Amino acid sequence: MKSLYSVAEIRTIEHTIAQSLPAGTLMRRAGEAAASAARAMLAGRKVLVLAGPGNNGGDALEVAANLAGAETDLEAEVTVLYLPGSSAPSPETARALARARASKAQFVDSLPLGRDWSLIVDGLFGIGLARPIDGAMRLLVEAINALGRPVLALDVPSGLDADTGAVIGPDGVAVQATRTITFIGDKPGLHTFEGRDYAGQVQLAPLGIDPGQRPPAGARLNEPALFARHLAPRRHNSHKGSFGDVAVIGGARGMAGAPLMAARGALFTGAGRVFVAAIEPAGAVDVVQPEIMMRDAQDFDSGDATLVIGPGMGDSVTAMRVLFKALEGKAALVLDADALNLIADSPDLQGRLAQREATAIVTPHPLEAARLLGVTSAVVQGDRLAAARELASRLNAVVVLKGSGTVIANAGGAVVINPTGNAGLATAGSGDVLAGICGSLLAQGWQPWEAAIGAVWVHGAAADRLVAQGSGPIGLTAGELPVAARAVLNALAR
Ligand SMILES: NC(=O)C1=CN([C@@H]2O[C@H](COP(=O)(O)OP(=O)(O)OC[C@H]3O[C@@H](n4cnc5c(N)ncnc54)[C@H](O)[C@@H]3O)[C@@H](O)[C@H]2O)[C@@H](O)CC1
Ligand SMILES: Nc1ncnc2c1ncn2[C@@H]1O[C@H](COP(=O)(O)OP(=O)(O)O)[C@@H](O)[C@H]1O
Ligand SMILES: [K+]
Repeated sequence: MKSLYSVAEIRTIEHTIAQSLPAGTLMRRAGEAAASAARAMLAGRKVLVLAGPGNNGGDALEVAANLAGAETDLEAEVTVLYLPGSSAPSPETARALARARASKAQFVDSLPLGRDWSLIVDGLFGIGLARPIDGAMRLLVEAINALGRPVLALDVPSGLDADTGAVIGPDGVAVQATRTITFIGDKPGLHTFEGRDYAGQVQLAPLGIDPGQRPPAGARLNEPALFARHLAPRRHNSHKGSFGDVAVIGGARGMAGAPLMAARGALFTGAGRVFVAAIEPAGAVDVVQPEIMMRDAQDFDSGDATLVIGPGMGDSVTAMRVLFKALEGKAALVLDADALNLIADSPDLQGRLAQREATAIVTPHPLEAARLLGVTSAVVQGDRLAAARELASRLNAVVVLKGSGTVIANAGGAVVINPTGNAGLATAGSGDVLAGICGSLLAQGWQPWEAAIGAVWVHGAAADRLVAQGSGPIGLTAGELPVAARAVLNALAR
């Protein structure tokens, strides 16, 4: 299980473990693990080590000592820029400083100009960053980023909030890392919002603390093991009724494509029968995908179908009526797009959703989530985990808060961050496809929680597959996702 620990949880683990280990053990181990990560990245000799005032700086000084120590056969030329704070360093950091000073590392007072660094080690700040990086330190971070050299960040890229993935700001700066080696436990902020861009590749160094010594984490990274129980191979003796019906309700005037995208998402991930019930019927058949059955939302009887409501649905009276009826009914539900905007405007509908017996899946992007919570999208993005948790608890639903590092939360407080997907998904219609996949998995009998995390994983992996084939991220279209999602899901089921 890929646990993600908050800063508070890491501090608790550190506190407990430190009592059973000789002082400075964890920092020494962090320095050793990070030095091997640095060696693995090194394609030249010149290493710049940035060491800040706290224990993150201590880790960096350990790395400098390890890379430039007499015992090493690697001829790295290590330069250390150490920026102590106004208070004395911790005893561990003081020891690391003495080790680094005794090594062959050269200490400097400012960023040396004109050197072609093979690697920069970022040990300015870790989980102790308490306020935005400003003054000379800010200029240093900007100068480092402008160099565009490989950067190994220690624990967290300096400037990034390890809990939220936000650059601590307003208008803050953070070190742009190529790779982040993170200590003791992985952290949510490295995998969502701005975190994926700043952290680069994330590597975990548990520092000898085995999982048994760590309490359960508040969040985890999505992986197929979390929904594997639903990935059974299909029985020979099955028929289309075995895999459920999905009805997508949406498609106001000018928005006919949105429900079709969702319907294709459902069809290509295995739903038995797929309908589109259009608010404004645009045609009797989808000529590209004639398997999809076209209906008029006005008089559509959805029977036992799983409903995906909202893609391109608009806010007409018909839209409102259909949504109301669905919330009243017992069908499994996925609520997306305009359905969420209508619900955001109506405390009555919110109450009905929260009181439903069958848990619905809601798939807001940050602005839709902001409307539902009555805040701005900047507030949602500033703490995506908290926003998803709060929405899940208010709506009593499984919430899929979309965007880079999609966050999935349920009313029981479980939180998962999705690692698949890429910026190719930042294109119109990709959210509709996701809603359709959610509906498809629900219709095939998956539980709402697993349907949501499974759909998000498959949807992102489909985009990754397309990028690997050269069909993105630039110019990837939502219409390509269903076929790729089919390949991903079949590979998982095999
Ligand atoms: N948790 C643990 O058990 C371990 C922690 N280690 C390292 O220790 C780090 C945490 O150390 P600290 O708690 O000392 O925190 P940091 O080293 O992240 O930073 C705290 C220091 O920076 C100052 N500071 C905070 N924000 C600032 C700002 N914007 N401008 C200027 N100064 C600022 C604080 O006053 C303090 O001196 C971890 O990220 C990790 O790298 C490792 O040694 C391994 C073990
Ligand atoms: N930069 C990105 N990285 C990863 N996933 C992304 C990114 N941008 C968008 N996505 C994903 O693409 C989908 C977009 O959905 P949405 O915002 O509803 O758009 P639309 O309604 O136009 O389809 C979501 O699944 C979202 O998580
Ligand atoms: K750092």
